[in-house]
Amino acid sequence: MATRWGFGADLAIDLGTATTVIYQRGAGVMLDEPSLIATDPRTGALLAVGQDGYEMLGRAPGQVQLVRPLVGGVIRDPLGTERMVRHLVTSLRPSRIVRPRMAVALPGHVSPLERAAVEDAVLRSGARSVFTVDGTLAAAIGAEQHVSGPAACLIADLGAGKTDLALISLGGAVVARTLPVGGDTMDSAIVDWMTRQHRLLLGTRTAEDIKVRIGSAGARGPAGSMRVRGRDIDSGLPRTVVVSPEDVRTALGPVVSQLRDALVALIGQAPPELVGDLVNDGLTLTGGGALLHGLPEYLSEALHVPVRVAENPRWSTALGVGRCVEDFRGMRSMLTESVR
Ligand SMILES: Nc1ncnc2c1ncn2[C@@H]1O[C@H](COP(=O)(O)OP(=O)(O)OP(=O)(O)O)[C@@H](O)[C@H]1O
Repeated sequence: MATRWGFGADLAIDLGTATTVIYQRGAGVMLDEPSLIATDPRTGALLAVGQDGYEMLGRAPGQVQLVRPLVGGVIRDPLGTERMVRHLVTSLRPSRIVRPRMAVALPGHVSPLERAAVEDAVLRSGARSVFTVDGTLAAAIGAEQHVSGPAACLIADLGAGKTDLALISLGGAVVARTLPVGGDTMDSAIVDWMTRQHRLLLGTRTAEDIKVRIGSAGARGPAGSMRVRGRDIDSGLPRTVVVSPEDVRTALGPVVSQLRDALVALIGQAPPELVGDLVNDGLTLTGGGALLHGLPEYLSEALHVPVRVAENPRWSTALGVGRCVEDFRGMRSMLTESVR
């Protein structure tokens, strides 16, 4: 995926809890890797980053420490984040002479300390200068929404560690909320449900696989059951269970309801003029969680507005930040430059 670098090879980064996506100015999305690093706990040496680390998940021996440096969309391991970003950026083979400007999406709720941690990690990974963009605004731009006009744009960005909701008008969020609920919560709900119903312990990778293949919100889900292997809680031995889409829908029900209730509450806080716009313009879903089967139909029925999924929901934020790096001058009202 690497291309030749040179002047203008600026980067847009969506640093996510589960996935890091990097967009290169003039070239588009160049990298999409799990946000994961594997290190040797005895020496601290970096063993693997991204997909190579993901392959080790749940299978790594004691001498390999697997870390997701971000939790809930914010940095929990600053050094790990810096090493991960540096490795991923370097894998694009940037010029050693001209360091790129980098723009990175930030969740709306970050504290000054969390913001500084992101800016530091990106600066140390080789940036000449760092800009930040509000993540929900970026997701809306990447989903081809008109965020600068007076009409309301309601966005739900469903990530792995959190869900950002915002009602945007005139280039800013009029009301916004971050839920500490995302794809990871869905995976945990499946693990918990399997433990309770079948006394079978699953790894989170298997739970995610179940969610992606037969998970759904509401009645419109995929057909067909799935054979799932895990560890019997009583015997400690391997066991296989057949799981139906209805089972998974039941497991995911409370998480999906939480999302619906938060959207109802957010719309309830919005000015009536903007709420009126939603009858036509509706809700746009971005982030990997937007791909859950039946979610648009379920939310449309619950909220009485049309719901659409962005064309490429997993890349919406990176594409939105990418739009900013393509036109730093024209998009300057969306960008905040880090001053060090
Ligand atoms: N087809 C699918 N159905 C349901 N969930 C999916 C599907 N594909 C991906 N996901 C989920 O989307 C989540 C990852 O989405 P995304 O890459 O947008 O998150 P992130 O940006 O890393 O997280 P955050 O925004 O919380 O920092 C994971 O939980 C993944 O399981």
